[in-house]
Amino acid sequence: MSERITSWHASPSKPAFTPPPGAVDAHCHVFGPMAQFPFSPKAKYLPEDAGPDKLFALRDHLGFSRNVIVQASCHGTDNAATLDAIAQSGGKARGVAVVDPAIGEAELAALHEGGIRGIRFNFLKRLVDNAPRDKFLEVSRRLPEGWHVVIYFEADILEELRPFMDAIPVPLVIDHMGRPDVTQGPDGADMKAFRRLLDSREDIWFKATCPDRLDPAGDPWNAFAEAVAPLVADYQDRVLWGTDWPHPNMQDAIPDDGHLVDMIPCIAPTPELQRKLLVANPMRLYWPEEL
Ligand SMILES: O=C(O)/C=C(\CC(=O)C(=O)O)C(=O)O
Repeated sequence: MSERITSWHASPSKPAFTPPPGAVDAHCHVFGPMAQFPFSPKAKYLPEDAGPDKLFALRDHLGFSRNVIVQASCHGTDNAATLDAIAQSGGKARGVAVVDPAIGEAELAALHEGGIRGIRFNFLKRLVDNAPRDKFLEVSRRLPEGWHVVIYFEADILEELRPFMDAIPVPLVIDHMGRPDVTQGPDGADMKAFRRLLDSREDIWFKATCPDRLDPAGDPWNAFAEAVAPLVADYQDRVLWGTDWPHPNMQDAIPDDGHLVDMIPCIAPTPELQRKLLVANPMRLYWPEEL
């Protein structure tokens, strides 16, 4: 792997939708800068630099106030780039780390001090070499107070992961709704299975994110809106939203971030739903001390 990839829009449009004051982009990443924060030798993609300066400029351009920065697989379990971005945000960012499950208490405490509030377990084979459930479970039992676990998986392994997820003793946040086939519609098999998961525990949250990854028809992502809007309405107190910038691995279908923001009223049509999705819910998970 030698060629570095650009997966984000060079000049995203200004959205027509204005997010409510205090809106949180609750799923985004930073890449590098590589000279300061080298990528993992196990990285499955090698991106161009997309550091905090670019991320915070996009936040302001889109009308958002805060970010939740999720450690991307290209940085492995070295969270230095994520922590640096959080430190540079002036309190406007918090994060989700990826850790070696053997991590010690002192290191977990240092991550908390650096603004981390959860850890991510990634089950996508194209992104990680292995995902040891027994070790993930063990570390999930000794997280700092108030933390949660973020899980990224595809719809075809949802059922198989159920016993693992059931055993996690802290709140769960499911990335991109577990990647349902949105072309099946709101009552399709994938959405039904995902609803069963949400109904099994009240502390399972999800991100209504990534129309660009989930809707093969592309922008304006109508199938995504049709399938996801009922889910947002029915589980409105545990849904989050994020840009997914800089859109890892999306170099062949780079979304316009302004258009992604303009999807928000399509999945959350009322001001009350928008306030929950963009402010109230992410604040409860990431800045609870401010409530
Ligand atoms: O950014 C995302 O949420 C999705 C990713 C990348 C990713 O998760 C990672 O690199 O850690 C994907 O589907 O390639």
